[in-house]
Formats: sequence, C-alpha cells, structure tokens
Amino acid sequence: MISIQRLRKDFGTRTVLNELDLEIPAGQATGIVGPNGSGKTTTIKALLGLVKPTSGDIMVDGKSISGEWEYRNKIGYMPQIARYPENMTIGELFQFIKNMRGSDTNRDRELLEYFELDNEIDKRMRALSGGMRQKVGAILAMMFDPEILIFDEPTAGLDPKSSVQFKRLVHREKEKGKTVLLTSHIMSEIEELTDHLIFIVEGNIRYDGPMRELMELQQEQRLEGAVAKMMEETAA
Ligand SMILES: Nc1ncnc2c1ncn2[C@@H]1O[C@H](COP(=O)(O)OP(=O)(O)OP(=O)(O)O)[C@@H](O)[C@H]1O
Repeated sequence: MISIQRLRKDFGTRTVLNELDLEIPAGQATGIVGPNGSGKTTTIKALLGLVKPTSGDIMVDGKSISGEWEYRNKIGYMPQIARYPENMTIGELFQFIKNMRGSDTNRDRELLEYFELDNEIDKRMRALSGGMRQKVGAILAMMFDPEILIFDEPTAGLDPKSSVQFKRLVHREKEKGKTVLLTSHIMSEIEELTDHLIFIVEGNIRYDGPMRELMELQQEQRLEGAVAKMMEETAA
C-alpha cells in the first residue's frame, strides 16, 4: 500500500502539488488523470524519490520513504520520456542494469521476444524508433518482477498492436496481484486497465475512488464522458 500524506511541492513560488492525501490500494490498478501540467508526473516522481517534497510524507508498506532508497527495489517505473546511454545496445543496457542489481533474471529475454525486439538486441539505443524505446522502457520496468509497477503514459508512441500487447501484459501483472499506477490521456486505456481513479487538477485532488462509481455519479457509460464532465465542472 502506498500512502501519500499532505504532499506539497512548490517549484519557486508555484505550488504544483497542494497538500495531497492519497491512498493507492495494493493489488489494484490505479489511474491518475488530469489536464496537462496538473501534477501527475510530479506525484509519481515524488513517490520515486526523484522530486523532493516541500512538505508532507509518502509511506510505502507502512514506512516513510524520506531518505530511503531500498523501497525502490519494489518498484518498476516506465517514465514518460526515458533517457538512456545512447551508445549502448539493447543487450548491453539490460546486462548493465542486471549487473547493477546483482540479478541474473531471464525475464528480459522473454519480454524482448514478447515485444518482438529479440532480433534488435544488438541495435544501439540511438538507432531505435520511438516505439522501440517505449518497449525497452516497458521491459525495464517489468524485468525484475517488482511488486509495484508505475507507467507514465506508457502507450504514447506505440502502434495499435504493441499497445494491445502492452495492455495484455499489464492485465497479467494485475492478475498476479501487482499494484499498478498508470497515467494516461487515453481514457479508454484507463478504463480498460484500472479499477481506482484519481483525478487531479492544478495539484488538487478532485476525485479519488472507484472508477465505476465516478461513471455512475456522472451518469456516463464511458470514462471519457465522465472525466470530460468533471473537467467542465472544474473550468466553470
Ligand atoms: N523541475 C521543474 N521545475 C519547475 N516546474 C516544474 C518542474 N517539473 C514540473 N514542473 C511544473 O509542474 C507542473 C506539473 O507538471 P507535471 O509534469 O507533474 O504535470 P502532468 O500532470 O504530468 O502533465 P502532462 O499531462 O502534461 O504530462 C507544470 O506546471 C510543470 O511545468
């Protein structure tokens, strides 16, 4: 379970996260949605220890992450925009990370085959297409079989077949009992993959609860309509 308590982040004079209180349920998939610049990535980065909160706390499995790093071994993260050592081949990159983690997992091979990247293993990172880089990011997030999976706009740039493959994989991870946290602007994807929904606007939580309840509340069959209504209400 991830518990976020009165999390505040200011960049200069701007408050980007305004005392957020959130419980991210274990063993479920949670979607974070909201307009551009509303604080989704900053929330994720604070959880990963990549952004230092101005105040507030984040607990993972009952323990504060402040000053800690070991909890990160429980997390697999696929960033929105990933930066890699561009001179390394895919194979070298995976081996490098396995060496750092002291792991001899073969899961990277399975995932490379799954995403049909097994013939590209000797290609340098700088020579990969945008979609291939996304797939490398997805594999890096999942290869150590972490308890918590965080995906920041994972299918942006994936072709429809790869996007379906990715979603199937996330379903499988959910079935294994993993905690999944996902941001996306594609509401059908959030609807397909998540059970719990968080809607953030300008660093404030506007909805935090079961996705189905929100759709019932807004009397909408589809999440897209329900979120659009919430956005209109916020703008009014
Ligand atoms: N390092 C930084 N320095 C200053 N401002 C920042 C920094 N990182 C993020 N911000 C600002 O914080 C706000 C929230 O950004 P964030 O990336 O969390 O939004 P988001 O909800 O993920 O947006 P999007 O949907 O566009 O990806 C934005 O106004 C952004 O410009």
